[in-house]
Amino acid sequence: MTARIIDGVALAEKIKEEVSVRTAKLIQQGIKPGLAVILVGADPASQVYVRNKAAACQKAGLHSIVEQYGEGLSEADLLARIDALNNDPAIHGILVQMPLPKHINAHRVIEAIAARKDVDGFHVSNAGLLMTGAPLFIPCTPYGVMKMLESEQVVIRGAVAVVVGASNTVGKPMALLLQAAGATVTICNSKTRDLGWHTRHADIVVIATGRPSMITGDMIKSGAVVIDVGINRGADGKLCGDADFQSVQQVAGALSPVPGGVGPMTIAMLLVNTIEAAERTLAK
Ligand SMILES: Nc1nc(=O)c2c([nH]1)NC[C@@H]1CN(c3ccc(C(=O)N[C@@H](CCC(=O)O)C(=O)O)cc3)C=[N+]21
Repeated sequence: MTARIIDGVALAEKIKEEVSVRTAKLIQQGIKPGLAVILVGADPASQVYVRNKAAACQKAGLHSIVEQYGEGLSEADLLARIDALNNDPAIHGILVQMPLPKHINAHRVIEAIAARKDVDGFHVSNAGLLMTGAPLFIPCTPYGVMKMLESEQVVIRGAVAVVVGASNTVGKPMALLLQAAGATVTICNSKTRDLGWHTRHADIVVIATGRPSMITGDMIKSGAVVIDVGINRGADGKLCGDADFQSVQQVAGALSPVPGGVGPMTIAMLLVNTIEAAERTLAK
């Protein structure tokens, strides 16, 4: 078998077109949806993502600002900026690019963002709302993965799903979303004993460990759907995921590539969350 390659770029384009339509409607009603992205430090990969986010906003007609600060920015100064953006009516979504420098407490920073503007869905109150089945913002990456599964018409109800990686940003919300959709979910991690035993039983495997070639074809059930959330930069400078593409492709029924899979979907869902935040201000 050769896996279908799930085209995240094409699906993201479709979603961003829908965002453009909703943006135009909002603008007619006097609201220009606005996203603020804060970047602290000069990590080159972060700069690329932030630039991609800003470009996607511009293209969809959203107002976007990028605030870039040096590595030495104090936590107090960052919290003061967040406070200002919380109170800025032109800004509906706030994203603080992770990771932050060591001297800044990321948890405190996330909690400082107003939950109604937390388009990443990282705030504890948004995590709690997702866990209890009444989400306000679904974290962009797992939200994008659900859209990819939907577009592939993957049956989630009754399926066995394995999520490899248990981060607050991807693995944990991913598991909750799959579970809410009716899957039986196992959360594994890079230390799981006999990881292949778990993944070989899965109809759906989502990998988010940050370790290249962590999952190989022999660990995948024939016909399973494999979603690769990893982004690793090889010594050759090329991006690769956490799955060994060559071997998984020969066994899986569908596989998301890196690049061109989950990454573009993450950005599309960020725009969806921002537009939803803006639409909510109208409803009141
Ligand atoms: N508060 C916060 N929210 C985030 O959503 C967040 C974050 N911090 N920190 C970093 C990660 C990573 N992330 C990506 C988004 C898009 C691509 C993406 O578009 N990737 C392209 C390739 C881009 C390239 O060429 O480097 C692709 O996979 O095809 C990748 C990674 C969002 N993150």
